[in-house]
Amino acid sequence: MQSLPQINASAWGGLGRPGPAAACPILRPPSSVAGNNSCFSRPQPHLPVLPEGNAVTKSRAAQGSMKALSLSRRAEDGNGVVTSEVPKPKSLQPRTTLRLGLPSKGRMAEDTLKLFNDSALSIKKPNPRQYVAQIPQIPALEVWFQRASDVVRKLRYGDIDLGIVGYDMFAELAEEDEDLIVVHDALDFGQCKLALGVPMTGKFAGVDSMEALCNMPQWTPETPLRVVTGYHNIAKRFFERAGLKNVQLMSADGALEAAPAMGSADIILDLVSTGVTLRENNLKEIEGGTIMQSQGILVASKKALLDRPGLLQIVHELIERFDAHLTAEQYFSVIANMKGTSPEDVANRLLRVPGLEGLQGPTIANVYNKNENGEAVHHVFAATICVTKKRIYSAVKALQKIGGSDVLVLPMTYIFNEEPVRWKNLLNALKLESKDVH
Ligand SMILES: Nc1ncnc2c1ncn2[C@@H]1O[C@H](COP(=O)(O)OP(=O)(O)OP(=O)(O)O)[C@@H](O)[C@H]1O
Ligand SMILES: O=P(O)(O)OC[C@H]1O[C@H](OP(=O)(O)OP(=O)(O)O)[C@H](O)[C@@H]1O
Repeated sequence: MQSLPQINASAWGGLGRPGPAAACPILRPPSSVAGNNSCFSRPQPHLPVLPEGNAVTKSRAAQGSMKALSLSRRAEDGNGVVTSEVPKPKSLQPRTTLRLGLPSKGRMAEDTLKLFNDSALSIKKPNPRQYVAQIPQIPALEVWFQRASDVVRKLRYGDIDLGIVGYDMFAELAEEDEDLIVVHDALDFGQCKLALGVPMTGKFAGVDSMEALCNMPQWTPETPLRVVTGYHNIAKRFFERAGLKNVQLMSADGALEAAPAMGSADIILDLVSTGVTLRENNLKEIEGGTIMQSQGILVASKKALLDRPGLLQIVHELIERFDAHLTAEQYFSVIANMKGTSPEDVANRLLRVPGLEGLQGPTIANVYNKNENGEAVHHVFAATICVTKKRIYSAVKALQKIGGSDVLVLPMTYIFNEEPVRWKNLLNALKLESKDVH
């Protein structure tokens, strides 16, 4: 997954109403900054830190906003506008519980629960209105249900130690937070991409690429390209990299696809999955207009992994269980009876056909039937192989061609490998060795 370069927030003019991930404080008047809690929950890691005790800090303190101010660092963007940022705690919160944040609603919530269920982990929620749950198989871990964007925020603030979110959300809200690490980058749900949606008609009729969009003469400081999106941080980095300066980012809480037709924006930047919503609203994708692919990921706080006893072992178990399930999902187990002079003879026939070699070669077993005296005698061989689901039909045909009969195709539940690559990568990133994890 790509990591996009940073952009100086001051290069951006005229931001609209902030969305879930908007750079909310940038163009707000100083008087609205310290008193607005929503701003405190939207860190701006790109902004420089001002020296303590600037005029705004003092005046807000005098108005009794001391508590909020003591939570904030002062920062100023290139326009001289003061903003605020919630500092990350320097040390871990003093708690003994280990916490995992999961999306509480929407498509991510359902898919996440399914993943746990498929990985033989049951999530027990005492009642639907409660936000905390338990996993009986991992009693040391508390589950906290949160909105997807809050999962990322709470990870950043140390309220939770692990979380499942879409990569898009992580990239928008936390990719530059060095404490956070993607532990599993492909949970195989929530697949979508973040892409520009450009009107099919009007002045955009012939615009089919980013290059063409950037070269349109219309975009000036007075008439910037108006982009409605909930992904302001990603959008800023993207347009900066594309070299398009005259852009105005705007926000909406939903139905972004309607904005160009309503005239409130020129184009949109939003998630696309099937592409139906874009099409139904007369919008198109353009070449170079896809910013990233996304799917569900498991994220962790490095600090928590290193310092909270038992957390790394839990992450190890989660990676193993998820990977065992996700790998098995891609395969069928196939068993076929085969005539032959020996196990090697049958194995040779299978190994010669691409797609019939199984994971590490076929297993060949004896199949017995009864003779006239009722005694078991060797009859044929049974070959067992794993076949990718995508190629199941061609594999069965190939098996039959080399003498396979009575072909059984069975679902696989788990494939546990020795040590998942993702676990090894995590240990490397944390500069740990397996022996360090008890
Ligand atoms: N059309 C889609 N197809 C597949 N995945 C999607 C799609 N739309 C969103 N997602 C994934 O689901 C995540 C959550 O999206 P969803 O729309 O359920 O929540 P949200 O509206 O952003 O959250 P909330 O309403 O809690 O603020 C997104 O961050 C993305 O990773
Ligand atoms: O390419 P498609 O398959 O049509 O999916 C894309 C749509 O899905 C998401 O919206 P969602 O359905 O989650 O509704 P929302 O606008 O309330 O977020 C996204 O914001 C797009 O509008």
